[in-house]
Amino acid sequence: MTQITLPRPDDWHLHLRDGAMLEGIAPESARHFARAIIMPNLVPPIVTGAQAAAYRERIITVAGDSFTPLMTLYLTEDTDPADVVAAHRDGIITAVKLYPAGATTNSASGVTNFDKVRPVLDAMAEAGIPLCCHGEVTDHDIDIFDREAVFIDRVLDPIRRATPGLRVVMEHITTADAVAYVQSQPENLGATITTHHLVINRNHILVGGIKPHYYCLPVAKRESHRLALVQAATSGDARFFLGTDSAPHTDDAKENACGCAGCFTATNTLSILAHVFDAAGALDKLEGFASRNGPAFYRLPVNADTIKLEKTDAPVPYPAKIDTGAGPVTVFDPGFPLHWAVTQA
Ligand SMILES: NC(=O)N[C@@H](CC(=O)O)C(=O)O
Ligand SMILES: [Zn+2]
Ligand SMILES: [Zn+2]
Repeated sequence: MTQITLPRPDDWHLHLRDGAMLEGIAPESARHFARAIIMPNLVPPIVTGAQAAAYRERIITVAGDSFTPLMTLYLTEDTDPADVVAAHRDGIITAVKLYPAGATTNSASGVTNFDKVRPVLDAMAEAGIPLCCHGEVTDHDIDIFDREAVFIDRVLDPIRRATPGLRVVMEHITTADAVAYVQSQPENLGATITTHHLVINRNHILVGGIKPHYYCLPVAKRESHRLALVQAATSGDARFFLGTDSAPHTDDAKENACGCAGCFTATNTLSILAHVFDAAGALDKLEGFASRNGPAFYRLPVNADTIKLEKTDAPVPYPAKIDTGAGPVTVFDPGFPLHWAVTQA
């Protein structure tokens, strides 16, 4: 196959930030994607329906009408169940995001005592509002490479047993353990997989010198886990769908003695995904992963317009950096030339 036409894809996990960064990077997503689940981990975080509505307006101003931001609320121990339900009923929010306190970038206001958010989770189950999870424990005695697997046993499975009607998305899964857990559960559990976790393993970060632009959370694991992710993404199982977790940080924040976590993949994600699916002999599964499975989980229509990718002899050019008013942001380098170009979007 040398060309493929898909319903316009959506990104079910995206960081757009705010201010000059938002202005600089929003077009990178709006060019190819119709909708995205917008992460609420601003500083300070988006915790109320009113804040989500205002943030949505700021995004639409920059990204234009053809891109629909699907907003989320950042779950804290003080979140008011009534505000969540009202924001969802009024069409302001699509989901709620759980960050274990301290797990990742801008997560200080996240949850420590999961019993305290039980009333919110119960109200969400009742109203059919999905919970998106950053699935890592933060206990100091748990090795960073084990934090996702331990989260499933200690946090996620107990939450889902306590509130069985809750619809949950395990975000940016990185392990064979997460793949197996999702496969073992009913349809009310889904998982997003990022572009970069389909491409890199932990050697890419650490061998031959530390590569700050490959550092993200959850951190990439060993190769067997990456292969499990590729298998899940290309399997056709509708519980797995694209959430790029494209997470821009300026180069000075990444190339730093204490570098920020996050890979910026919005610009070249579709070319990379086509490469990965082509290499796996599964180009026919890209449509499900990028365009159909996410809407099915979120109970939204598949986009009516289309996007076309074509295989090219010459490598597809893309900028090494996006210059934003906040500073330059390095675009994820998959480490191989890309030969799938988006030719109609
Ligand atoms: N993925 C990351 O490494 N970073 C994200 C936060 C997140 O999604 O955990 C960010 O906001 O920069
Ligand atoms: Zn996260
Ligand atoms: Zn993220």
